Amino acid sequence: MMWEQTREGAGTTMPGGDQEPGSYYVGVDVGTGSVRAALVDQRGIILAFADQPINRWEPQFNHHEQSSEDIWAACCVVTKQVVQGIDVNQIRGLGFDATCSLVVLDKQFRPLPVNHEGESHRNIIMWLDHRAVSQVHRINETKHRVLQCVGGVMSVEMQAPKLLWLKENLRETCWDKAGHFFDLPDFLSWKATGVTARSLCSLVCKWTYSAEKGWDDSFWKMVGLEDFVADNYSKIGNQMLPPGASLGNGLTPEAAKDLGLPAGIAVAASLIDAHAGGLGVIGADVRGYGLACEGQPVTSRLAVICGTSSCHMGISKDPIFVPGVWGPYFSAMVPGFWLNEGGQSVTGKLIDHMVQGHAAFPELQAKATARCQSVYAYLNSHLDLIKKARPVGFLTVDLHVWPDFHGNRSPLADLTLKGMVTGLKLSQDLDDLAILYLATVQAIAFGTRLIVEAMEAAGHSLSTLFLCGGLSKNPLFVQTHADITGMPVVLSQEAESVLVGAAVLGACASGDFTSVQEAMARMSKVGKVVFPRLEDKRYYDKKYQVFLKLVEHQKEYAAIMKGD
Ligand SMILES: Nc1ncnc2c1ncn2[C@@H]1O[C@H](COP(=O)(O)OP(=O)(O)O)[C@@H](O)[C@H]1O
Ligand SMILES: O=C(CO)[C@H](O)[C@H](O)COP(=O)(O)O
Repeated sequence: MMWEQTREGAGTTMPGGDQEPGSYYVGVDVGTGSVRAALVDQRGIILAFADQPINRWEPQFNHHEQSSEDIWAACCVVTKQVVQGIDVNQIRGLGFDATCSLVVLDKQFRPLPVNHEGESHRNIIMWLDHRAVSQVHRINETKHRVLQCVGGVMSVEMQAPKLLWLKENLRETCWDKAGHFFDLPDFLSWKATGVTARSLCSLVCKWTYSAEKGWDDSFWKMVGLEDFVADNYSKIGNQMLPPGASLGNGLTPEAAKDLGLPAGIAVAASLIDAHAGGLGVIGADVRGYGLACEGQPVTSRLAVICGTSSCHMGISKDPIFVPGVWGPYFSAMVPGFWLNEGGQSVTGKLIDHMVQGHAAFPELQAKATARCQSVYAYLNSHLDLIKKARPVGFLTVDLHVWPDFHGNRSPLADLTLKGMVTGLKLSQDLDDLAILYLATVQAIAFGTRLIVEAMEAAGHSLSTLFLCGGLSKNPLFVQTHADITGMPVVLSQEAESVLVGAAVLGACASGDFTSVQEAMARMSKVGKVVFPRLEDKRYYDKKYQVFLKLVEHQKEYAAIMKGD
């Protein structure tokens, strides 16, 4: 855990200080790899931060599982850490966000196994799990109207195919015994309050619920999940609340003891992690930074949340249908606005995969450790050493990567796509590793450019990227996104701005702010702006042409192999 220094002119109480008491909020963010918590004040300043890794199991290729009990235990550890040393009565609200993973509990709220091994502690099918390929094909073949709101094609990462997989594969050990299917963010708010109401965010974005029309019975009947209709959706949610709404009577005494917080404090209806990141960044006051979006509506801002995956969150006043991009979802992130969510299923995970799988990785690790640096900081400085007189990006003139090692989420919405690398040589030294890493970072940024172009072609008008998540701490990743999209990138004052988004929820639930918009505007702040290097545009435009050719060729190869 780290405590931040008191900032000049802050004027409110710092933990353990003896100034005038302030109001604090606790945000808890459950990512793919770890659980984080922060103690946040009314200006959105993070006063304390803690994190803890979480267990993951991959019992078979494309099966990814977690444990809801493990995750709750980790939430308790990090929350207790961030509130140490303050008067907990100053904490006014608690907000959770989490990955959109599927939690399964029985009728007595005990974990049920989502695996053939019958391991009941592994009761979460993670968002990146691709076990339900056959189920999602059948769902997409129905061409049901609800698919219009997920870009025309449902993703294997959404909940309906996973539920169908459980029904078809684990009927006795899981499906028949199940009493509650939760999205992970809703599981956490239930655990904290005992309230089973779901957040509109999770149900609208991952479960086909419509904020305006409710559940569509015909969809569930058509795909073979009519069971939910018959029991009035009690297992998947028949009471919904907007994100940030206060749940029940707040924190239960039992959860309060677990978390080290006072019973009864306000707990907010949750958000999916990417959406919390969006709230944490897009409402910032941008005056004085020379940004085009200063004079434009908030709809010109695209929040990009870059962790294990990347999510591209764009809002609009009217619904916009973007082929291959999820949404439009009403009020699923910012109340009153429609949301489109583009995404790349693996980004941080892809960079880790490329770097860790290279023959020179042990050498890299040893050298980075000797310098007390992360491997990424070491690679970035190594690239600077070998670039000579040219810009770093030009090192990949003959090395190109297509990044869909886990299928394409947006805008091609094709889970069968695979990764590609062209330009390999026999050498396997640190220079090669660094250049492959660079080409991977560039490929991810080209993927963002493709998503931005699809959103703009459908009616969005975007001028500025707002990046957050673990990858936004990598200066090479940030500059490359600016250079390749041609847009400035805004980074928040708080590097952990997803947690500021979670705290915005807690602040709303406490009643200290009248709306999510007001809390966002007060609590999200610009830290740094990175402008594109326009002189490199021609080079990146050429590489983008190659990027587009890669996928075209991949489809041609697949067609050749399918032919007689
Ligand atoms: N300081 C850093 N520099 C470079 N990359 C980083 C840094 N911190 C985290 N990352 C990358 O970000 C990814 C994880 O981001 P994070 O937001 O923590 O993920 P998640 O929310 O999915 O758990 C990892 O792939 C990691 O390599
Ligand atoms: O689908 C998503 C959001 O809608 C995210 O990709 C998923 O929740 C995982 O997030 P992260 O990569 O930050 O762990």
